[in-house]
Amino acid sequence: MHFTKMHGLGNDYLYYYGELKNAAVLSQKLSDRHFGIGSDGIITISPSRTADFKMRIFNADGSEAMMCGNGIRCVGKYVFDKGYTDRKKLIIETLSGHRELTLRTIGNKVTEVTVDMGKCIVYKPVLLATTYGKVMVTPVMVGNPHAVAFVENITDAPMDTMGKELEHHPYFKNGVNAEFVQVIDRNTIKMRVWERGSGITMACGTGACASVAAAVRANLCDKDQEITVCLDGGRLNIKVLSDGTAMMTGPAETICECEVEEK
Ligand SMILES: N[C@H](CCC[C@H](N)C(=O)O)C(=O)O
Repeated sequence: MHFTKMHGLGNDYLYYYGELKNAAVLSQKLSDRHFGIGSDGIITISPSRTADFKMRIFNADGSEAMMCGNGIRCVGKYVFDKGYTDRKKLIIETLSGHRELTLRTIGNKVTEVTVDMGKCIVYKPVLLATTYGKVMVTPVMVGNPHAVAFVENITDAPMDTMGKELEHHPYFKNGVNAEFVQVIDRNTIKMRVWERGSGITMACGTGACASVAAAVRANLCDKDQEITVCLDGGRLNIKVLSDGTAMMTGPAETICECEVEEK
């Protein structure tokens, strides 16, 4: 079974062209960083009846998610670099709807992708009780669920305690991705994330959009402006428009090709 390991700012997935009937189990197995290849999950790419291609994403715990920001940029790179298309404007079908990609290349390889991530739905902030104390979060839907908490200093963000507990907090019946955000200025934030189904990752594209949308709603950042989101794995540029649409621009990289023995 052939996989291509790719990453967006260190948020790494195993990409497979075609449908995988046992994707959930395979994601659990192959994501293991010792007994598997090591990744934050699996992403499958296949033809679509309604778009150029279709993607599905499975977290490291085998759960299927609706959307993946870093992943969809790599999907654009995958289909262009491997010759499935020569177009630089693509529509990708996801479980949370169609997303439009604009690919940028150097030579015949994609290096950077801009994605119309659709509308971010920002809800009223809510004070949640956790084992580690109360925390005010702003729920944001970016096709998948996020809980954004603003902190004074990102280096003190309680990732392994509060972040881990928020993932399965009863307030979010389907679980949630938890982001901790330090606002640097009106055009710059720092963000760390505990992802639903994968734990702490180096970056989260949908989470970066959710974080900017929450900061704009709180009047901490400016809408219609490029906001730099500084993540463990690098920087994303996010612009949230007046209608709530988030535009995300960032890199996509291929690490290696992998052959997995079918047992
Ligand atoms: N863990 C997420 C899916 C991956 C999202 C993230 N890796 C991104 O880049 O958006 C969820 O369960 O909703």
